[in-house]
Amino acid sequence: MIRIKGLKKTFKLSSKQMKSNKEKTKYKHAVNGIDFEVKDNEIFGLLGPNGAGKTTTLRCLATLIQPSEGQINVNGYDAATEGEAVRKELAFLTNELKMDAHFSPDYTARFFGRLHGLTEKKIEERVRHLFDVFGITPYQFTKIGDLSTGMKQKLAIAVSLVHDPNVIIFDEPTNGLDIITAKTVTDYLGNLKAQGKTVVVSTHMMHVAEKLCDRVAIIMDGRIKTVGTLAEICQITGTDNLDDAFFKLYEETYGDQV
Ligand SMILES: Nc1ncnc2c1ncn2[C@@H]1O[C@H](COP(=O)(O)OP(=O)(O)OP(=O)(O)O)[C@@H](O)[C@H]1O
Repeated sequence: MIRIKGLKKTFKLSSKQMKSNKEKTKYKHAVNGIDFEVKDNEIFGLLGPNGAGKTTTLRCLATLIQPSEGQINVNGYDAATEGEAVRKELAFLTNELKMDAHFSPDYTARFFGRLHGLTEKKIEERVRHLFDVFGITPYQFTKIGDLSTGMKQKLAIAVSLVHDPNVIIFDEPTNGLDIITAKTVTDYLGNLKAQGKTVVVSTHMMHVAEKLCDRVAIIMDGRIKTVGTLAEICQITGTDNLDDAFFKLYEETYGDQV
């Protein structure tokens, strides 16, 4: 269970950043007062355009950065005061995790298992399971540098999940993945939900939110514009599909600055 209340994150920009981001002020309110809850057994999506504040929200949730304001609670642990307990509960997944090219998948996954303090028996069980799910077993002793991009991405995901976390946070789960790998990943997220886990994903792709998520928060300009099931979002926005709901909210937020 995740509870986020009044989350704000403001970045101080350098003059170079102000210029390249075309910002007029020194402070960027990346996230500007966000509240939401995610239950166990649920896949919750943060859907928004580029720069809306999705990654910043997820990075605060994963305790990778400190919020400027607000409270985050993960399975009863406060992210500000019990960061280590929060980190034990969760996995922050991104397809961009870098791994040492000289090591094998087997070595890398076991190394991370030990880092999480798992017993050798548990490591064996988890590595077998995850390598089977993601089709890594035939390549378990191949140097990571010699693996295909898709296989490296699947390995990054398997490694992030080695400690069997209760909460899975996934920034853009299918970005950069080929269609088969993307399906393996989304099917597995469904599987995690069925095991009672809490899953939060960010995406800017409507069909990912539509297919994968039980509830979605549409986030724009650092704020949640609406939250609910697809049916609820359509009802609130007076539309009959997520695309139309999204574009209606986009126009309301950004006007004609497309
Ligand atoms: N470290 C940082 N320093 C300055 N500005 C930042 C920083 N991180 C994010 N921002 C700005 O905050 C805003 C929100 O960024 P964020 O990455 O959270 O958006 P996003 O919804 O994940 O977008 P995308 O889909 O493009 O990844 C953007 O305007 C971004 O430029």
